[in-house]
Amino acid sequence: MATVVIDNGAGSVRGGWAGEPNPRHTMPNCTAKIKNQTVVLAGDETVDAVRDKSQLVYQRPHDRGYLINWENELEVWKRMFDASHLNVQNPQDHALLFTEPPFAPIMLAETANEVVFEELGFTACYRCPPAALSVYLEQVGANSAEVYSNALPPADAMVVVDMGFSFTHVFCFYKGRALQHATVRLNVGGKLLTNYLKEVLSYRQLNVMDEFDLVTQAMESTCYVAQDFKHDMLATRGLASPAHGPIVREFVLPDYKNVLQGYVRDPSEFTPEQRREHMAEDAPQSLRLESERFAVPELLFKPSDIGIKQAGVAECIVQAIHKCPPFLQPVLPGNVLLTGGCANFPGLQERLQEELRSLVPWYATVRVRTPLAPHLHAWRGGSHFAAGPDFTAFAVTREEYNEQGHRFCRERFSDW
Ligand SMILES: Nc1ncnc2c1ncn2[C@@H]1O[C@H](COP(=O)(O)OP(=O)(O)OP(=O)(O)O)[C@@H](O)[C@H]1O
Repeated sequence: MATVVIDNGAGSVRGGWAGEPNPRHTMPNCTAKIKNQTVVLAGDETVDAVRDKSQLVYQRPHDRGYLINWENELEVWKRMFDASHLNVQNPQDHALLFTEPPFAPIMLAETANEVVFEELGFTACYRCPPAALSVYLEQVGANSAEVYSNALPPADAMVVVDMGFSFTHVFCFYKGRALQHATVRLNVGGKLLTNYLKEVLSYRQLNVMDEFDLVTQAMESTCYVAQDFKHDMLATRGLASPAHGPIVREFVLPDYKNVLQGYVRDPSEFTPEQRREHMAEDAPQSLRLESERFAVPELLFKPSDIGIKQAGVAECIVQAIHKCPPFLQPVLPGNVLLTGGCANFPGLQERLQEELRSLVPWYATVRVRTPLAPHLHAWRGGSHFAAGPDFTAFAVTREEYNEQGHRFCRERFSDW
């Protein structure tokens, strides 16, 4: 019986089969309606249906990180399970592993059980937060060159920082199990960062408030984490020499006639001819990104910059470590793993390493690591987990659910 593995993120869904190295399909976890039309598009249909994304009105199944709209989610899953994707014709013939945010309210968890066992009818199911699957991947020795550029032997104590779409969570694990009371949540994720960039750009340059996808693309392709925020700020004003070449970047906006996709260019590398084209009246519109490039990801370190009364990610890691038993506290900073899409920001790992170093005792080793594809780490862990005997031991079967109900599921699924 093949097991379907779904990393059901608030931003995107990754789906595939247990035992495979990578998810087969990744699609936005949303539905959308084209303005003034009634057709509902789901998942990857929203990517290709119209060129101009500002014509779409999106609806997401997740709100503040939690899955609250199953009707909407099923539209996306239906797409993922259809013949052109995973081709899950009859869920009764399969087991399901999927991810959910940690500490979901009981009502939401019970709805998820009903949908999976009663509505879809999967034979067995297990669900847990993505970080637990990332740790599984570490424990089974996924330190292969495919996953890391700097492989290390698996360690017993580990901190996982999952930087996703809705939030950043810090988890502490010991021997593969989460110390759940030591979980810390930071209300900053990719969605907030994109929204912040959207506001800054709309205030300073061009109204892009309806262009979430374009601004996300601009953020992913230009933003980085500054190693020294003040220095980079001075460099944008020409008062210091930039550490890594010119800071200014231009994100050329699509006009859907000549330019179909937004792209980045470095104005300092313009040839005279390109400069002339750039000044021409009919040149495509572009967004100029300077301090925004590093001020946006800086919110992960200083959420108070926009009034979020929370500590930055480095302090959150220290807070989580302080909630662990004393014998683990000196070793946890030596094994910090960054996962989730926002862990792709260049410079993040180095900056976090520096900040953590200054926050933990001198005798503690500090080592922060990022897999080569941090956004795929959880799915890959899930694929390993679902293909092995551990899945059978942890999963709840449909019979067990029918006989013992939600309480049984709660006991099993809270053990990660
Ligand atoms: N190369 C990149 N640089 C910076 N940010 C990125 C990059 N790639 C993806 N992201 C951001 O990561 C976020 C999505 O991360 P991820 O896919 O881990 O979240 P998710 O699984 O959909 O949601 P969650 O884990 O919160 O439920 C998005 O906001 C996206 O903009």
